[in-house]
Amino acid sequence: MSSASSSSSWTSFLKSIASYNGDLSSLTAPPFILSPTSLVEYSQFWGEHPDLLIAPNFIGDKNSYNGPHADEVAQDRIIAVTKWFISTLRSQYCSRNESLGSEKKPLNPFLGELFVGKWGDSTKDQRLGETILLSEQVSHHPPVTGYAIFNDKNNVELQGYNGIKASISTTSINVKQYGHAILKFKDLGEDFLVTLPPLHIEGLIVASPFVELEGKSIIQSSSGYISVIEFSGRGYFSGKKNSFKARIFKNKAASENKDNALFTIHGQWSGKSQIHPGSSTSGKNHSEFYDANSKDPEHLVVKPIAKQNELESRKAWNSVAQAIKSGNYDLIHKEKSELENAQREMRRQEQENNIRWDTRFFEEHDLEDLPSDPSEPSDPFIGLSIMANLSRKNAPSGTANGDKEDKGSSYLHWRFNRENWDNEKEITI
Ligand SMILES: CCC(=O)OC[C@H](C)CC[C@H]1O[C@H]2C[C@H]3[C@@H]4CC=C5C[C@@H](O)CC[C@]5(C)[C@H]4CC[C@]3(C)[C@H]2[C@@H]1C
Repeated sequence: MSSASSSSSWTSFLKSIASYNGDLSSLTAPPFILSPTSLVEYSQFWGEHPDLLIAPNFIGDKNSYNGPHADEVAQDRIIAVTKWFISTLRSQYCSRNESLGSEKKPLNPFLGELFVGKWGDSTKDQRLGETILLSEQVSHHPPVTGYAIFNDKNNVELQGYNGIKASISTTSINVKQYGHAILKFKDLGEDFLVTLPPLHIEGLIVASPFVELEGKSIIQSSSGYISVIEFSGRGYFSGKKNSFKARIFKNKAASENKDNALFTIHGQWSGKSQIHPGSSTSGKNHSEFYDANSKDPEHLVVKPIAKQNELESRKAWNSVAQAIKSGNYDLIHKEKSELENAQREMRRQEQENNIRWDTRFFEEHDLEDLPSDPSEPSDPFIGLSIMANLSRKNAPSGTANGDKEDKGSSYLHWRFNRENWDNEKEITI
């Protein structure tokens, strides 16, 4: 396809987004902007540095908070979790630009679509063991992906879900993320709530879109410590793209005043960052925090398509992905329509027989009510959102209690049911 015709189809695409109706999948993006990868695969970006995901587990032990170094251990752990979180962002938000030349539009997962794999025993660090990913499209309208990443050797589990709501201004697509992640270190008895930042897509006018993060993410530990990460693009803190400033506080109340920061971390989440003690980012007393380009992400090991179940993403989308890679526009349309019509027919039959698709590894929990008996085990999200003064409604991720976005009636959140995986008979890693 010559650049002229692709730019003309891009121009007509830009005109089409002017009449945007709120559902990204309704936009017929020109084929050259289509990705051969389904959105259900994006959960893997949480786990491409398994060493950093598991690292907090090696800081102190389950009795550390009864000992003399409690504060130091709590700080070291939330700094390590902040480093893991920052390390996920390059894969989450830049990997298409790096491999495909620009951000692309992912394939829109069908209900029940699965993506599973593992990060193997790493030779570098025997303590790590194997980490497994289960990702499932738990809703098609609106698109919601549930995911669980767990390492049984170290009793570490990350689970969460992600949905988006997009709006379009004249030159950019603005995206609010819904959902959150809960990171559990079961041997330490410490949990972390991670909220997801809003983002917008820049570069649309020049047909070279890329993601820029904005707003903030919050990491709230059950120890009380909190990490508040503020994002900005060019023209803010340092005028560089992909900038962030993270501040570590003893608790939510202390975080109301930036001068209370115990540590301040700043730089680019897609590049280098530094850590300073206290609240200032000037002065000599700093050290390197993380360099996103210092080591390659560890890619998930996914079994060959021939061994995959028909619900698994790369098998289900294979003919569409091949058509996209070949740039054969008619074939893309034919193959996509075939898959989407088959899905529509399945939904119609379910409707006719009044049956509802059963999600496989995830289920919706209503988290409106506090547990009647405080001693009974409850979802960590309840305690952690209270600590961080965050809404428990299904509002944009990280919405504060009483915020203008803190409305709506649903307190439903997707949760991983580990038993369903333990009893799984067909899907293998
Ligand atoms: C449909 C309009 C269109 O094709 O515009 C062309 C452009 C490619 C922009 C729209 C698409 O941009 C993609 C970027 C995607 C997000 C990237 C990373 C993440 C993090 C992950 O953990 C959860 C999913 C999320 C938020 C992706 C959501 C979908 C995004 C915004 C794609 C847009 C359709």
